[in-house]
Amino acid sequence: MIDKSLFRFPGFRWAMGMLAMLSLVQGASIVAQAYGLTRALVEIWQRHALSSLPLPVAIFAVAFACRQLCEVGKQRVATSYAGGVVSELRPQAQRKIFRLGPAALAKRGTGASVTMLIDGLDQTKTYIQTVLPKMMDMSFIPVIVLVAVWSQSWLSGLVLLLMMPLLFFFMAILGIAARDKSDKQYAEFRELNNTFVDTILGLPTLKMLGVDKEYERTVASASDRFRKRTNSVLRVAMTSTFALDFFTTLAIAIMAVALGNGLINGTVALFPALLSLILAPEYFLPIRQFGDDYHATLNGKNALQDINGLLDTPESEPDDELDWRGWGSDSTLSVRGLDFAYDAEDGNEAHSDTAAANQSDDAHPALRDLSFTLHGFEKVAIIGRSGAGKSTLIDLLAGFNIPQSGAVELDGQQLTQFNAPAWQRHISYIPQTPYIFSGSIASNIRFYNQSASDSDVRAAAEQAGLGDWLGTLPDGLDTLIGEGNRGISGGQAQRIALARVIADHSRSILLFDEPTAHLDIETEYDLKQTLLPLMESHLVIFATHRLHWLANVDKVLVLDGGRITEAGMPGELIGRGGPLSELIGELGGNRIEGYFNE
Ligand SMILES: Nc1ncnc2c1ncn2[C@@H]1O[C@H](COP(=O)(O)OP(=O)(O)OP(=O)(O)O)[C@@H](O)[C@H]1O
Repeated sequence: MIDKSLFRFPGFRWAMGMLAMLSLVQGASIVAQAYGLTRALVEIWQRHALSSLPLPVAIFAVAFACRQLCEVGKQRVATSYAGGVVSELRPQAQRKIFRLGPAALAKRGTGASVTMLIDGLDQTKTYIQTVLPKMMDMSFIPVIVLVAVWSQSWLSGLVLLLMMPLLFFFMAILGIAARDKSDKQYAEFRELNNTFVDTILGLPTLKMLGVDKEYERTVASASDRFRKRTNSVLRVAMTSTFALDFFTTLAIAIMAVALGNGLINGTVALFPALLSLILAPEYFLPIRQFGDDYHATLNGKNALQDINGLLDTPESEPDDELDWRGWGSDSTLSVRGLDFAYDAEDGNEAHSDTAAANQSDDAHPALRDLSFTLHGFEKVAIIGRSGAGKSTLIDLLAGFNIPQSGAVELDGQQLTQFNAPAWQRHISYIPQTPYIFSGSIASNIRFYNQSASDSDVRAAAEQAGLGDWLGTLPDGLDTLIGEGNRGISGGQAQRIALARVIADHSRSILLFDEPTAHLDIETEYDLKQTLLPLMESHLVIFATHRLHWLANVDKVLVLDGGRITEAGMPGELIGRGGPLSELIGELGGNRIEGYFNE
């Protein structure tokens, strides 16, 4: 019932200790409260003097107050512990998502990941703060009440004792059914979130293609499936509440009949009979409350397991040992026999420690036996058909994809992968759609170099060709862009990404993944004029379909099916009839000679 992962959080023992103590005090208060009430009722029934009432009434009042204070105390302890757990989990989950990188995020789904980090953590908090006090109540209060009832009427005690296993039996049966339904409901919830977020992100395209209504129906049908799942969980929840209420009422009724008979026959006195009857509902109350809340908290338990699943996703430790000052004109990177496969099982990169497992049928080899050497400020194009492995290679060089095998040597030092912070600190990455966050243009340009001065930012913006556009904006560099702010064009986004690289003077490795794929020819040409001088003092690795870039690079790696089929200087390879020439023919690059003559 309690997720075992909670044991490892600091403060768990303290919280459980406090909750146990408060439950014990509350159990004693419940008995004292019932005692005061019963004593007062019996005094009135037996028409004793009024002076006999103040003591039992005072006992009742003090016990009642103590019971309520214990309740408040338990809530505070549980809420503070739950808050502590969630505030520890939140940054851990965020950091993990960052470390796992784009492949893991793509597999999990953006919608589900966002929901997990916001709603999932809130549900986890509700689960912890509800389930812990209820567990403690269930462990202690029925025992205290049972002892009190047994001491007054063994027969009543026996009825209560016998009824408990029956209740647990029904709870377990319905709990298993609820668990199964709740798991399915949670899976549906994740699917709904992903469908919804994907549809929202793709809305401009969907509208343009006139298929937005169709997707509206897809979202509607996903939410309808979720509604049905929720209803089926609620049905089980109601059935279990009904079963618990039915059996507890039955037990109390049996007790009442037995005690009533005893009273009529004179075999039972009024005080023990009344005390047992008043205490009987208190005996069942903790288990009924646990049953009521159990279904409501299942989502929280699922969310916690989801978060734990994310945190337990294997990742290779970053190579903190690498002592490397950065890329220079004499630097060399040598890669030998590198293999990488996407793992279908969890969608994350297959990791070196599970290398053998990755050769299973589930693994999708995306890069095979890659060997190449990069030197100084070379410009290297990675060319290949769609799906050849270009982006996978760029992600691997950025340290997101971890190779299963192969050797990497960087300036004489051995590496097994590229997620070494010393390497990553020197990389700038420009994808097809650069990441523009919500904030001013200036803060977006300071992405790599937070301490860039205003004049540096302005100069970088000018150099990246943003000057004319900024001149038309009333707030210039302070204009807010990104989510919820002013929209910008694909070309402007690429220029901001370039300005980031210009404003930073410490990163000398540029990774480009089709940076101009979405741009029209004129914008691409403009951007190219800005890019070319920037490329001079950098090692540039450039994945592209656009063949005109071949005229500006020193080396080309031709990828096909994850293998390098040809490598060398473009001028030497073109026209040789090899894989590059074949590809140029396929991509309609007959004018390639023209580019070289430009
Ligand atoms: N997250 C993933 N999980 C499983 N397989 C993947 C994943 N990402 C890519 N692949 C597969 O790996 C192979 C290489 O994909 P990659 O995106 O690197 O190709 P690409 O050359 O960049 O293609 P494009 O030019 O279309 O962008 C493809 O077969 C693709 O289906």
